[in-house]
Order: sequence, then structure tokens, then C-alpha cells
Amino acid sequence: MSCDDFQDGPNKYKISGRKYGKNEIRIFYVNKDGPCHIIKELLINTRLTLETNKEYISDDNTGIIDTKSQRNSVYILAKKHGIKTTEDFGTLVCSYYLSTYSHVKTASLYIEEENWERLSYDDETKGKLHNHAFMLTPKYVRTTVIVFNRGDEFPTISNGIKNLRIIKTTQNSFKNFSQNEHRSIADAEERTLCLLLTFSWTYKQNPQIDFCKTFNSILHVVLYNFAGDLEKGTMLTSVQNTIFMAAKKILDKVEEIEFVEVVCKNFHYDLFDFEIFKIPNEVNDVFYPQENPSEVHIRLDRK
Ligand SMILES: O=c1[nH]c(=O)c2[nH]c(=O)[nH]c2[nH]1
Repeated sequence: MSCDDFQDGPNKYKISGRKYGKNEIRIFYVNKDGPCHIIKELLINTRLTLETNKEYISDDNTGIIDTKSQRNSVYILAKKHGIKTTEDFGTLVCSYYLSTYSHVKTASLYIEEENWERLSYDDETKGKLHNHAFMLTPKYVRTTVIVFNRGDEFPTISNGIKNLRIIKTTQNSFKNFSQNEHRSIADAEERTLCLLLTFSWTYKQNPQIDFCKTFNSILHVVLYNFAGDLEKGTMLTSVQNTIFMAAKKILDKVEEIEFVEVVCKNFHYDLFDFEIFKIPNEVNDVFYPQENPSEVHIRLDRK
């Protein structure tokens, strides 16, 4: 019987999940080694699971590492060691919690990274990048999850792309779906496809890779899978098939990845009905974007 199984009179219970931590620790780090500054802005959620559960089932708080202490460790470790990569820094923070507090069973972090790009001018200096000025280009959020269990040699690391919104105006069909008595929409040979994509991929333990380079090559896979060749494009027949193909191509491309998860919101762009106004509509060029997207999910594992 584990410490999470317990009995109160005739009633038996099991705590099947417990963790706690600080949310949205915002940290901005500037590497000032030389005139060309390198920056990182991270939003971090910490989570600790303790070996015992006495703080849940009794008034004994002696094991609780308060969430402000958890937050302070993030800033102090950044000051002492800097932040080179998000994955290394996240691993350092988790290792710190595990090595400092012998009663921490699992330390994990969820990290979002702001997409600051080095500033450049659209003039004769085009192509040259500024040493210490940046602009926020929030096309998507880069995510990292680190889970470090006591006793494991390495943490499990996941990366992801959150809230990438893309739209394609042709070469999207949706047809031959279930004929049922409640069906209200017709087959579409053509439609406008607008997706809000969140990908995450989890590495095998201790992958020997450049996480940043891998992120960029996965972003390329995701975009090319959606859009295809710049001029010729590519045909998409459903959201389900589109995200399956993207996940498969990621596993094909990066051997070190164990599984990929995709959550895809599909914003329907409906055609405005001009028929009632007797306005001819030879070209489908006016749409009304719907607010409430549908959602398609897949997780693809290696076997
Ligand atoms: O690609 C799609 N998959 C669906 O499951 C679905 N449902 C829907 O209304 N439109 C779409 N499109």
C-alpha cells in the first residue's frame, strides 16, 4: 500500500495526482558578454510532487517548499548560471529542486518563450541585425516541458509550438464525410482553411541534439505540410489527415522524438450567402469567419 492509499472508517481513497507550484514566473535575461546582447524572456510554471502527502491529508506543512521560494530559485539560478538554452536552464532548475530538497519526488516546469527577433531596418542596411534592440514577433509561442523524477539520470524534455495560426485560401477540400440525418453541410471541393495549431513533441531521454535547430526544422515541416510548394501549394482533404501527416513527418524527420501531440482548432470561414440578395457570386471571395472553432486532436507514438 502506497502512502497515497488511505482509509477513513469504511471508506478507501487513493490520491492519484498531486503537485503544486508557482505560475507565470516571468524572467528576462540578457547575456552581455560583448556588444551583441543575447536575450531570453521566459514565462515559467513550476510544479513539485513531494515524496509524502502529509500536507494534503493533515495540518503538517513542514514539507511544503512555498511557491515564492520556488520562484526565487529561478531568478537566483539565472543570476548564478545565466540562461543559454531554455532546455538547459529548465533542467538546471529541476535538478536544483531535486538536489536541495531530498523529499521532492518529481520536479517539473512548463515554459513559454517570447519570440523576440533582432531588429533590422528596411533600408540600405537591410540584412544587418541590431546588437541590442529586438522586436516582438508573436507568430507563435515556443514551449518547453521538463519533467525530472528522482532516481532518473536525465529529465524528459518536450518542446512545442503553441498558437500558430495559419490560413490557406485554396486547395482545401472536405467531402465524402458521414451521410447522416443531422448533416447540414454539403461536400466542399474548395474551402478556406484557417487553423490554430499547437504541437508538442517529446524526446527520448538525453537526446544529443540542438533543440533550437530542431525546433526550426519542425516548424518548417509543419508549415510545408500545410502549404506545400510556394507556387504550386498542396491539396488538403481534412484537418484529421493534415495533422496526422504533420505528426508523422516530424517522427520521420527527428529520430530522437518519441511521440508528437497536436491540438488543432479549425476556424470555419463560411461563405456569405449572396443568393438572397440576388448578387451573382462567380468567385468565392467573401467569407464570414466563425468565432467558435472545432477541435481535432492526435497523439502519434513510435512503436
Ligand atoms: O477537416 C474537417 N474535419 C472535420 O471533422 C470537420 N467538421 C466540420 O464541420 N468541418 C470539418 N473539417
